[in-house]
Amino acid sequence: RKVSVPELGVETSHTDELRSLMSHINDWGLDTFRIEDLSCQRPLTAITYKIFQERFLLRTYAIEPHTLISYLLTLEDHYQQVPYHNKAHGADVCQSMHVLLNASALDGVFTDLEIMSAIFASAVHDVDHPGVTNQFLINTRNDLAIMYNDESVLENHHLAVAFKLLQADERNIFSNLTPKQIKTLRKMVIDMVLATDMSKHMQLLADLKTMVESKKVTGNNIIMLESYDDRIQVLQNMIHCADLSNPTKPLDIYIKWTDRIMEEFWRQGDKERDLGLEISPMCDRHVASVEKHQVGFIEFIVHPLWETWADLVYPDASAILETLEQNRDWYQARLSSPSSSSSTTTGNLSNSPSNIHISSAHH
Ligand SMILES: COc1ccc(C2=NN(C(C)C)C(=O)[C@@H]3CC=CC[C@H]23)cc1C#CC(=O)NCc1ccccc1
Ligand SMILES: [Mg+2]
Ligand SMILES: [Zn+2]
Repeated sequence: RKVSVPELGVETSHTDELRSLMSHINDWGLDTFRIEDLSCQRPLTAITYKIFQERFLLRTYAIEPHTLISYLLTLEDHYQQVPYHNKAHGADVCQSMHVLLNASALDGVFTDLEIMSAIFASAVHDVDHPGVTNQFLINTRNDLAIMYNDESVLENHHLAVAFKLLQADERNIFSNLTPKQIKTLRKMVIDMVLATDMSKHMQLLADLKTMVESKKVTGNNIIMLESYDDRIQVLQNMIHCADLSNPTKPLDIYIKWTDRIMEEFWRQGDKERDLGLEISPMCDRHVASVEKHQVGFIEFIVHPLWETWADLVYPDASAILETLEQNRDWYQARLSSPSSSSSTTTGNLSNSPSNIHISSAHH
């Protein structure tokens, strides 16, 4: 039974504009916010559908277009309306992962199944995120923390929701995979999404550094990955890089992501204040320490990871690392220049970060 689907996977009156934006699906810095608007609030469906087509995954795995659309629309509807960890973030990490997979140092390294697993894992990696941290769920004895015994609570939940949605026949995009392929895909998706738990960051980075030191490449500088452990380690670091890619994007896009995560952190802080709990770091909206934290986030977490990734795939991620360092310098400059100190110390400025950024726009 032929079921027709819209050309771009979503119903929109901005078809021409959306089509032309989608032609940049392979570019770093694609404006996910514009795609959110042009796709009529369906960025995750539009972006993931385009990537599956771009990589011929529907043909390779005999996936019906309407089944893929049905899964993606339902997945997208299960992302919560929270400031940061919403469907736009899922779409952004998915598209970032797609670009990272195109590194020439990884040319021909991963199989179609591994690539589909990576794209799928990225699209689902934060589904049904409640906009609070694992620690908050543990501290408030949330049902999710009880369910997952305080271990990677959110990440386990994202995985369970993603796979549950596959159980309906009209959404089962993997119905034509062999049992062995499904087993392999499921294991890789679980390993990748669990790796997005920030509590695994230091171990992931340490292992990546070890791999870079002992990097083996072919004649034309293609990385050689023999074991499953090596292959999944690279994919885990890749989804982790995609999840921490906001500071490596064009500054105007990066600032929008920062505004969103801050609002999400501050709403958690509001809940902690109301519950009489200690307010978590970065979560107190009455403490305007944006720049200091943002530089700390880049200095101690994002830059060390991206510097190591850029080593692994040298020279493919050099331009990305360059943008990250420019953005870090921009934030650093705001820390020292007199105008920013006035905006962060005077209480009268409302703490919304956009005000702070506007003041910098005068420079
Ligand atoms: C785009 O900015 C970000 C984007 C994401 C995150 C994440 N943080 N964490 C951990 C490190 C706390 C997560 O576990 C999240 C879940 C998984 C991956 C990373 C996520 C932090 C920032 C930031 C900042 C940052 O310091 N702004 C300055 C700031 C100042 C005051 C108030 C809030 C923020
Ligand atoms: Mg997450
Ligand atoms: Zn995420």
